[in-house]
Amino acid sequence: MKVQKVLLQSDVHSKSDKTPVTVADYGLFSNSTLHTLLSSQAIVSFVLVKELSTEPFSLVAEEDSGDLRMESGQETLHRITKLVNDTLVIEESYTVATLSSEDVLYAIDSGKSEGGSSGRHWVLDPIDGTKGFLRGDQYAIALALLDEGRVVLGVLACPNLPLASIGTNNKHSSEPSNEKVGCLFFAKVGEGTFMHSLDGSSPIKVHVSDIENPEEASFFESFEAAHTSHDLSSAIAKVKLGVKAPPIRIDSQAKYGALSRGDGAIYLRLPRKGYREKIWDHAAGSIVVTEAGGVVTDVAGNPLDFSKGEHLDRDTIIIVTNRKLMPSLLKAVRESIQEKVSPM
Ligand SMILES: Nc1ncnc2c1ncn2[C@@H]1O[C@H](COP(=O)(O)O)[C@@H](OP(=O)(O)O)[C@H]1O
Ligand SMILES: [Mg+2]
Ligand SMILES: [Mg+2]
Ligand SMILES: [Mg+2]
Repeated sequence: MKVQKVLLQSDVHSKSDKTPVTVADYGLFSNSTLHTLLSSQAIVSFVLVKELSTEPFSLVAEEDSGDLRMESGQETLHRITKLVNDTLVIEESYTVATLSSEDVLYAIDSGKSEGGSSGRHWVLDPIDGTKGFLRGDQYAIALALLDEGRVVLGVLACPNLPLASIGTNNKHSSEPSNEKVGCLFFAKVGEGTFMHSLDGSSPIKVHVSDIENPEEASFFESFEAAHTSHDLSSAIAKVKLGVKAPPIRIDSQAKYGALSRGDGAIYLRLPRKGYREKIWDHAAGSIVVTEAGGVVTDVAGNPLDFSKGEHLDRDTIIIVTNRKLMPSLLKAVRESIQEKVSPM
């Protein structure tokens, strides 16, 4: 949050589309982003190892230390080490000793497990929605626990997500947006999904929307058109289902969080051909939604399979909604895909 604030105050955002303006700005942006995601991975990994010292530890995480071990990476490593220590200072129980650069490298590279169908594996996306982070929009820190290939626990921190609904039905765009932001969702298998503010309000139980009529539903999708087909989702939602509201396009698993509390009723992810989704992009989000009463499936109607290592199957379409809307949504997705493949 600190780095994003500095980034946004650095005045390198172009006014109109919130993207960096010059080549030098891109340098600043990608460096700051690298610091943030590696620091986040180091902190979460360090804390997990410390808390779970009595059991075997396996972590599947998105990032690795990469060039940090080389001569050219020393300045970056130094800054990341400082960022990690400055952050851990806030949490008194972890300030026993200052972490060295070696400790930080070790923590980052503890995330090298491949996961799989046996035993327990933690799954971490230290910054999900990197593009959103850069733009000053939505991003998430997503942590899940797999047990025998099944997600049994999920935590989703969404530092920029308003505590109030972001659904199109509840939004009055003319009102100034001085809403409070920063939500944390957590779900444990069989125990429901809870949300509290990042600064620590008491948790409230959340539920997915109970909308039955698709015309009243609003739907989420990726902000980035490279991550999902906006055309296909609009064909499905508007044409097949009669959804009236425009799509809510936001980055990261904040979509799962928002859906779990009923801000919108549908989330569609239609990746381009050949793409294999990573488990850390969906593990935490999926249990947050299912424990809130929702359903997360592929196009065959099966739950996502997190037991095959780092990836889901190639060409996995992800469909998220409540139980009542799922049958008509599945039908609409299948029909639209059919029509796309074999146009009349
Ligand atoms: N071509 C592609 N298709 C689908 N997802 C992609 C993609 N390229 C990258 N992604 C993933 O989409 C994630 C962001 O999802 P969303 O679009 O919902 O914000 C990225 O997570 P990271 O930002 O953690 O790398 C990345 O893993
Ligand atoms: Mg991600
Ligand atoms: Mg990431
Ligand atoms: Mg990434």
